[in-house]
Amino acid sequence: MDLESHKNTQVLILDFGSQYTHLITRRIRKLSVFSLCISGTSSLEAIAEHNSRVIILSGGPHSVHLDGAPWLPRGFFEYVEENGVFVLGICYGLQLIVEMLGGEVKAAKSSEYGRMNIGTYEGSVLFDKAMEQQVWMSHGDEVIRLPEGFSVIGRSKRNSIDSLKKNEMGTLNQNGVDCLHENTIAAIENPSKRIFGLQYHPEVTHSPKGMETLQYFLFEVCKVTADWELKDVLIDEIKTVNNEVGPEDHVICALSGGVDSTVAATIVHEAIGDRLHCVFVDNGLLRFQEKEHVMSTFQADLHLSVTCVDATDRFLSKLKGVVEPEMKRKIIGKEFISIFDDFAHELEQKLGRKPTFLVQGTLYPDVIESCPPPGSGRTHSHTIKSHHNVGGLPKDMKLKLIEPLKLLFKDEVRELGGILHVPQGFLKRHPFPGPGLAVRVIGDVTEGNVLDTLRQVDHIFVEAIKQAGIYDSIWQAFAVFPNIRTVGVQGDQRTHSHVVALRAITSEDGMTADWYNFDPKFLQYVSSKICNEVQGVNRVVYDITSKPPSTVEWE
Ligand SMILES: Nc1ncnc2c1ncn2[C@@H]1O[C@H](COP(=O)(O)OP(=O)(O)OP(=O)(O)O)[C@@H](O)[C@H]1O
Ligand SMILES: O=c1[nH]c(=O)c2[nH+]cn([C@@H]3O[C@H](COP(=O)(O)O)[C@@H](O)[C@H]3O)c2[nH]1
Ligand SMILES: NC(=O)CC[C@H](N)C(=O)O
Ligand SMILES: [Mg+2]
Repeated sequence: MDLESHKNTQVLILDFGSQYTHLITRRIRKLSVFSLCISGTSSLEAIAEHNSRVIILSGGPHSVHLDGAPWLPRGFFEYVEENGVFVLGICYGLQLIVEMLGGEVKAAKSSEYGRMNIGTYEGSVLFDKAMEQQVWMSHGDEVIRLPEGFSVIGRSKRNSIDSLKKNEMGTLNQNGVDCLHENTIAAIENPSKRIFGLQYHPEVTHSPKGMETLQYFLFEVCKVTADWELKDVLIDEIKTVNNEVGPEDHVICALSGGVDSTVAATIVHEAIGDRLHCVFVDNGLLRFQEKEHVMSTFQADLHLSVTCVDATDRFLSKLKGVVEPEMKRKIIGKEFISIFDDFAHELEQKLGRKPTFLVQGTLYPDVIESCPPPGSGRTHSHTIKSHHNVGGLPKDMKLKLIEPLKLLFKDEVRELGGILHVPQGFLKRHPFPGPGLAVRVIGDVTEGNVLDTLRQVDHIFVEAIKQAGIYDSIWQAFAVFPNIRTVGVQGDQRTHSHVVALRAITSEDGMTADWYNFDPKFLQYVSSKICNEVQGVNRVVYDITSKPPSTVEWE
């Protein structure tokens, strides 16, 4: 499906740069309601084009009362009123509603970050009953005066929840004055205008009742219908590819052996059959025996035509002496495209017609975390790193992109692969980044035999995980070469050798992650196997950082 021009976006999310915006989209799609996210400062026409029943305003890093804060387009509130659209502001979104409609927001005396308790009021439309619940907060500003027509329907509990007595709430509801100032406004509503606001983040799992609230809001308050299924993507996407690609056109697919490109290739193959030509690139940055393994499983399990291009020298010569992570990523992205152009040229000699399209297995998180392309809706957040297939692409690229999974998350892609009968061996594979070991060796990847050392360590670690039967409970596991020497003692001799790091994470979509809690005996076994078998390594460390604050890959 061309998700971006999908006209049945029941829930449109306007993004103001929160790190959690993608989660709102995911949560709502999980409820079988199609949702899409566009920039918070989109024009009114761009917003209206989606004809959505509900618009959610995300959180964001800005302060609504300071200059330069992103604002909704002029006429937004008139548009929603005239069209009967429901609006829910989350955090910055709530503050924006208040500020734009004549209320007041200011920097709070004390911020609320992390777990908080709130009390919700009886008789509100958004919360059907009064209760105390735990929520996740992340704000430094607070609402001190409500716009006309709004009432407070929940407050955070800084002191004792007993101070939130029902009769005191009643007074607040009517005049909107903050007489219980130690208890920040946590939720507001103006049901006759269909506008609601939550100061906390219902989309994160640390707000245990958040999903329930979103569900109640969508189905009971907004009367949205659950009419979206993942398999719709498949049908629409096949249609889109058929419309875009002419009946004589040939298409190249960059196939890595990973989940995303395998599913993307399978979708395009359904649409255009043998006019799809897959290319697998050995960039010299692959894992132990990866080329052999991937090529043999392609042949055995997938009925696709795949050509393997050995481009080790091309990549490694360009990476010589390069240590800056973003530079590595850009060089690799550019080289991939140059190889695809060459492959298109070779096919032209063979077929008498040049392929004009390139299929990539790009996912929504790749887009979110790379340079935000226009229209992606990520105009207010920071670039974390350039994924080789998005931010790392050269500007003068000749091939046109087909990215059927561009707005999907990994678990959605795995589910889609299941519908397409892609073998489980492909679907369960841990993700492996296109820039490969280059983002796992800190510093110059061409120095000495760092790549080989890393391959051996990684192989020992991942094989041990498979043998222990825990591969499927881990989202991704790999080794890193930090390029640091430490002193050791091996066979009574002093050594000054390398330290290697192991990383294993659990995650839903790679956007946030936690480190995997191995049995210490497992770590002990892997550590001694690595030091005994891999020359030049005398120390093994385990990375115990979540994302955030770290990212999954070290570069
Ligand atoms: N070695 C490779 N040869 C050809 N294309 C590649 C290679 N590595 C990556 N790509 C392209 O870059 C895209 C993004 O890579 P990415 O690693 O995110 O996805 P994937 O490899 O398909 O799946 P996974 O995330 O499970 O590894 C791939 O979908 C594929 O189109
Ligand atoms: O194809 C890719 N090209 C890239 O440039 C790239 N960078 C990171 N990753 C993978 O994305 C997920 C999140 O990783 P980070 O937290 O390091 O951004 C993890 O699964 C990473 O392995 C990439 N995949
Ligand atoms: N998470 C948010 O949306 C924060 C909103 C605003 N920046 C604040 O600190 O209050
Ligand atoms: Mg990959």
